[in-house]
Amino acid sequence: MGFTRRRRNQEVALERGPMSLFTWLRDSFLDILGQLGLWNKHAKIIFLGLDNAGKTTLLGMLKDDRIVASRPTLYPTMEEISLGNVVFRTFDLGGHETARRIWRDYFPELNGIVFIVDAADRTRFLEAREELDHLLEDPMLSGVPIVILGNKIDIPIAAGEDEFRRALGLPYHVTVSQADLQNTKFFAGGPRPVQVFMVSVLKRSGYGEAFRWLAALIE
Ligand SMILES: Nc1nc2c(ncn2[C@@H]2O[C@H](COP(=O)(O)OP(=O)(O)OP(=O)(O)O)[C@@H](O)[C@H]2O)c(=O)[nH]1
Ligand SMILES: [Mg+2]
Repeated sequence: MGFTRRRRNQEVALERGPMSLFTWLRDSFLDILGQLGLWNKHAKIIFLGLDNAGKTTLLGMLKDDRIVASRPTLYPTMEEISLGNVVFRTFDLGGHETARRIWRDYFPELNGIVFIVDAADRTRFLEAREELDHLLEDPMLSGVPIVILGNKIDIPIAAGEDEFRRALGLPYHVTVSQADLQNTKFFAGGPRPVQVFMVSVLKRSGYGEAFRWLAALIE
């Protein structure tokens, strides 16, 4: 079901009263989880990234189909929503040592990391890469799938995928495609579950595919 239709159904539900509103809420989150491939999953997923990458905006898109008028999230930086049995939490990286300690406490039960980068801000690619490298090197995270979103591709000057991958140190051969996931050999000690997706959260494009990739790795 499209976002517009969902909005119309929300209006109808509001007119019809509490029971109908309840039904709409239930159907609505099942609908969003369905689009993300997560409707039947139990999962904890965290969104990490530098400030201004688009974490809060993405969380808002999952919560509702509106664009949250977001302002920088204030320290300590953590936001959370639950849809069905899936919990999404955001944490900011970069310069927030305490925030890093907080989200590390969350590691043991983690099913996936969504690492968001502003693909239009080349001045911060190096900083983003350093944060990503910390994640990739962390022994506690060795089995946790990592989705890297190159966000804001609606901005004309944004990096294309080849440039983005080079800047982040993620050539094609180190990442795992949806097709690779279908290959059973992958599960027998194959490459690390990391993949890059170029997206525009603002235009609602690209991240559905990214979540479906992640969902394929969650029991
Ligand atoms: N053009 C464009 N702007 C975006 C996109 N996604 C987010 N933004 C904008 O980028 C800015 C930062 O987005 P946030 O969602 O607040 O970023 P954040 O990662 O939560 O940042 P902090 O809370 O500061 O750590 C906002 O002005 C968003 O509207 C996108 O896909 N395209
Ligand atoms: Mg934020």
